[in-house]
Amino acid sequence: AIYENVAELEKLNMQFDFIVVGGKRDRWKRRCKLPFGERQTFGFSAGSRWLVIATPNTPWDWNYTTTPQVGLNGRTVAFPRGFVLGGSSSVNYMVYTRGSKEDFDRFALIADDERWSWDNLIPYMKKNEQFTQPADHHNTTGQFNPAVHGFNGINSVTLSGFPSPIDDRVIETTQELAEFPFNLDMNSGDPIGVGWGQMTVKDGSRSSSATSYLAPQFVSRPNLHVLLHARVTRVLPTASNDFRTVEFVQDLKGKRMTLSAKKEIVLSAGSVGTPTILMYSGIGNSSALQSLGIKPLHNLPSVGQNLTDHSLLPLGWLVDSTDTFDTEARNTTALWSTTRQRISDGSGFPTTLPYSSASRDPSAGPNTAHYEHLYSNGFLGTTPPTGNYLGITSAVVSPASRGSITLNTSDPLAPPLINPNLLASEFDIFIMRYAVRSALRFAASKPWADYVIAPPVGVNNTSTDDELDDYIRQNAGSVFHPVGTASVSPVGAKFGVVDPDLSVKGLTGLRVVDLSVMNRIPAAHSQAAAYIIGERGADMIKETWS
Ligand SMILES: Cc1cc2nc3c(=O)[nH]c(=O)nc-3n(C[C@H](O)[C@H](O)[C@H](O)COP(=O)(O)OP(=O)(O)OC[C@H]3O[C@@H](n4cnc5c(N)ncnc54)[C@H](O)[C@@H]3O)c2cc1C
Repeated sequence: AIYENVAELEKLNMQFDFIVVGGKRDRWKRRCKLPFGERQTFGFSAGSRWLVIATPNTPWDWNYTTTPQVGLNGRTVAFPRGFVLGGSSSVNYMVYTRGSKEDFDRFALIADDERWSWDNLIPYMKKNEQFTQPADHHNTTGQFNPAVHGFNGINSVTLSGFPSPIDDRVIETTQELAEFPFNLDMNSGDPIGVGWGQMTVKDGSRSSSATSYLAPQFVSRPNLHVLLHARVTRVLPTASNDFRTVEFVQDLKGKRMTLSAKKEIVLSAGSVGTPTILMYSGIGNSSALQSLGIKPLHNLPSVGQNLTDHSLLPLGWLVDSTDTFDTEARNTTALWSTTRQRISDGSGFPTTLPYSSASRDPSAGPNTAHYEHLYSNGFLGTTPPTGNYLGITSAVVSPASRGSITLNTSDPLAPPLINPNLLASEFDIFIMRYAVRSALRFAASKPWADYVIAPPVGVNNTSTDDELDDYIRQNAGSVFHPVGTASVSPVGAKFGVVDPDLSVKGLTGLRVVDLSVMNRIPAAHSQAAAYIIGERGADMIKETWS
């Protein structure tokens, strides 16, 4: 059931086995709701009860802003996070991309745990996914590869059900330029190329963790209790090095309350929320916490470090058409298809360029993209007052830059300092520059000759590196894919925040199950990875308590 006020819960006089912080997914909630026999199969006691704590659901955004970004000429940029049941999956752009096989194999390598390899995660991808017909029920043959998808999962993924006037030209470009090979399915583990976009949509509506994992049939289960409007301030020790209590408020000026779990607290508050809660709880870099007046309880210097995000630059080419979304509500995100590209195939970059050594390449391997293009039938940035546009938005998807989430006060209701350090590394600006030039080549190719009228203002074929860099640093922002602030590392490692089973290092009763655990960012939009971690983490919890 869903509760607005903790008093309603207190009346039930219940004890909870698990408390999940962050209104999100998850499979494990389903399991404990299965009929008694099956529940026994999964090893939960008949009395298992679950509580999901969610933030207030209006307004829908935490309204964060980054710190001044060195790589963006000192600008600060918006850093939205979903302030709603379903978290950012309820507010995101719905693009569904998993990343490369190499992305997850590297994750497993760094974690020193094969459970995180691509091959071992495929069952969880399929468990999450319910590939459905697009809204217009068009023939999808040749637009995706059914063999790599799940059809019986819970979260709907589909192809666009709304044909776009630029579709044919994009596909034609894949036949025209070797730089943009056609890729039947970018979710096969081998994402390089241009193909049809997939998105988390069902029958034309958003499919999020709230509409899927927290759908009425699951929320109505008798042992799942969802408390809304509950902001967790800290996790508290129940005994030395054992954290099974959450402290929270329902009113920013109200009293702090606590709830304890018999088995575990699961932090699913995301790459900003999770490290913030840990640090306010005294779990982090002890000397930094002490200097803020926070009593250090457990020294884990990696908490909040290694923040990694994708940077993004929308560009618009003026076109000879009125049939674009610019003329409608200008915030539509009619993403059509995407391309992921490497600078060169196989062996790294041209040797005349800096960062030519493969060992300095931050991408996960030769089949992992450095950058992405999003083609849209309209400009994805702030639309100019007049004109219709072909949008090509570039993103650096294997960045070298690293930032951090830190605190500057001991008040757990204060926002953290968010520094994704976008485009701080020379490597990342080099990739963004390359991606922009690649977009110029794309739009200058034959299929666009009778369509594109002019290149983006400020960016063209004769732009020098310095001019492009200036333009990029002045106009780029974030794709809102933060990961890595509570990273997985091997058992016994001196770095990292959680062990490969996602339990917080050196503590009992506390696990992290969200994107903050990804030690490297996948070269993809991040929600698929969040679902994969949710599904895999759920089984790890089950394994612990069977
Ligand atoms: C505007 C936007 C567009 C995006 N577009 C795409 C896209 O097209 N495709 C894609 O794949 N990805 C996209 N993403 C990213 C994707 O949605 C996220 O990577 C994913 O949802 C992260 O999941 P998470 O569970 O780690 O964190 P989140 O989804 O952020 O969930 C964290 C939850 O915890 C709650 N929480 C945080 N702190 C507390 C606290 N102290 N107490 C209680 N609750 C708390 C939050 O309110 C939220 O409900 C987008 C993100 C944004 C913001």
